[in-house]
Amino acid sequence: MEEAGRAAADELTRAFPGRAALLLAGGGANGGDAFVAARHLLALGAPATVLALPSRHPLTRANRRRWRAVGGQTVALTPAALSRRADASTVLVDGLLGTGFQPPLRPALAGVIAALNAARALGSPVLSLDLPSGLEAELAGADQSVQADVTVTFSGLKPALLFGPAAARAGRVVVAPLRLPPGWALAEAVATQPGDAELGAVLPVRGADAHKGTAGRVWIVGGHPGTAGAPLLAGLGALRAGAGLVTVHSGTELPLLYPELMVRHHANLGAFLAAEDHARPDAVALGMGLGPGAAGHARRVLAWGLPTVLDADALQPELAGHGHAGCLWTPHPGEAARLLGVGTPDITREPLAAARALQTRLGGVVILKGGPSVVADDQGLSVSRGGHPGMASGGMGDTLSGLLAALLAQGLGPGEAARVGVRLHARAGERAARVFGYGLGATDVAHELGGAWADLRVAHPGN
Ligand SMILES: NC(=O)C1=CN([C@@H]2O[C@H](COP(=O)(O)OP(=O)(O)OC[C@H]3O[C@@H](n4cnc5c(N)ncnc54)[C@H](OP(=O)(O)O)[C@@H]3O)[C@@H](O)[C@H]2O)[C@@H](O)CC1
Ligand SMILES: Nc1ncnc2c1ncn2[C@@H]1O[C@H](COP(=O)(O)OP(=O)(O)O)[C@@H](O)[C@H]1O
Repeated sequence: MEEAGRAAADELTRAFPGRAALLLAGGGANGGDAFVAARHLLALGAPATVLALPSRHPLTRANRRRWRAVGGQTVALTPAALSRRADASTVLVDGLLGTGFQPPLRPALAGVIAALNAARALGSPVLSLDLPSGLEAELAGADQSVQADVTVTFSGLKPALLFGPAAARAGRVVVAPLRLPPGWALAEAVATQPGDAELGAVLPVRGADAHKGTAGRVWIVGGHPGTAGAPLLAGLGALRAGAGLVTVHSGTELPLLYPELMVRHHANLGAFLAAEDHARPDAVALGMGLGPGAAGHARRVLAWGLPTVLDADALQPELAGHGHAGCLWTPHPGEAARLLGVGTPDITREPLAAARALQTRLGGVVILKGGPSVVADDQGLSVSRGGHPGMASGGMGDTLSGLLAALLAQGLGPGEAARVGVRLHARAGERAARVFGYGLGATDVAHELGGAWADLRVAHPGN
C-alpha cells in the first residue's frame, strides 16, 4: 500500500502539476492507497484533501490516522461534498473501488461515481488507482464505472485495462511495479508489457560472414484449394523477418508470387511429412490454409521435435498432449474457443485467463491474438498493445506465423520469439497504416517488418 500510494502521488505530480488533488477514498485497500498518496502529495508540497467513506480495513484505517498525524484533512464523502469542491483547478483521485469490487454497484457508490464523472465533464481530470472504480478487474465489460484520464495500476496489467469497452475507461495506463513475492503475478490475472528496448535487446544479430544457410531455414506447411494465399503470406512474413531460406510445402499447386520463396507441391503431403529421408529445417510454421487433415500433418511435424508454430487449421483440440516445449500456438479468439471447447465470448470476456488456460492445456507458448495480443508461457503472461485496427483483415495472422518461424529459426526461444514477434508485427502494422489506414493488407505489413525491426533495434542502443 505504501509503494502503491507513493507511485500514484509521483505520477499525479508529473501528469497534473499545479492542481489541487481531491482524493476519494473507499472503504477497502484501494481507499488506503488514496490516503498514502495524499500523504506523499503533502510531502511533495502539492495541496491535497481526502474525501472518505467509513472503513473497517485495518491498513486503510492506519493510513487514515497517519494522514491525520501529518496534518491532513479528511471530510465525509458524499456526491454533494464532491461536487462542491471539484472544479477546473482540481484533479480527482479515484480510490473508491479496486480489485475488491463485487458487482452490482450499490446505489450510494453509484451516486458518488456519477458525481465524479460529472465533475470530470466540467474540467477536473481523473486519476484512478489500480483500475477505474466500478470495473471488474478480470472482465472486459464496463457499466457504471469511473471514466479516468490516467490509471496508475499496481504490479501488472489487469484484463479490464486491456480489452473491450473497459479499457477505454482507463485512459492512459501507467504500471507501477511493486515489490511482491515471486509467483504473485503468475497467481493473479495480471500481465506485464515488455517495452521496445527490452524486446530490441533479444533480436538476433548476424555476423558479417552470415550466409543463407546460417540465417535460418524455415518450412511453411499449408495451403489448400481456395486458401492458397495463406502459406504464401506466411512465407513472405518469414522472408521479411530475415529467414535465409524459406520453403513452402503444400498439398496444392501454389502460384509463384514471390520468387524468393521455394514452393513445393506434394501430391501426398502426409507421406512427404512422414518420410525420414529429407534434411529438416531450423523451424516450421504449419496450418495456414492447410484445410482437412491438418491435425494429422501437425502430429507428423510435432514428432520431429523442432521449433514449430501451429496456426489456423493446425489448432485442433486433439493435438493437446502432442506438443513440446518448442511449440508456439497462435490462436485468435475463435480458434482459442475451439481448442478449449467454449464459446468465443468466453475467450474475449477474460482473455488473460483464456491464454493461461490454453497454455496449461497445450504446453509450450501460446499467443492469443487480437488487439492486444496476449503471450502465455510458463513464466507468466505478457501483453502487446499497439498495432492498428486496419490489421483486422484476412491474412494478418498468416504473416505473423511466418515471422515467428523466422525468429525461431534464427535462434530465439519460443517465449522470446512470441514476445518479439507480436511487437514486430504490431509495429509493422502501425507503420503500414500510415499509408494504408483501414485498407491495410497482410502483404503491406510484411513489407514493413524490416522497418519495425530497425525501430526495436534503435530502442535498444546496445544492439
Ligand atoms: N493485492 C495487493 O497486493 C495490493 C493491493 N492494493 C490495493 O488494494 C486494492 C484491493 O483492495 P481490497 O481487496 O480491500 O478491495 P477494494 O478494491 O478496496 O474494494 C473493497 C471495498 O469496496 C467495497 N465494495 C465492494 N463491492 C462493492 C459494491 N458492489 N458496491 C459498493 N461498494 C463495494 C467494499 O465494501 P464492504 O463490502 O466492505 O462494505 C470495500 O469497502 C487494489 O485494487 C489496490 O488498490 C495495493 O495497496 C497494492 C498491493
Ligand atoms: N484491432 C487490431 N489491433 C491490433 N492488431 C490486430 C487488430 N485486429 C487484428 N490484429 C492482429 O492481426 C492478426 C490477425 O490474425 P488472424 O485472425 O489469425 O488472421 P488470419 O487468420 O486472417 O491470418 C493478429 O496478429 C492480431 O493481433
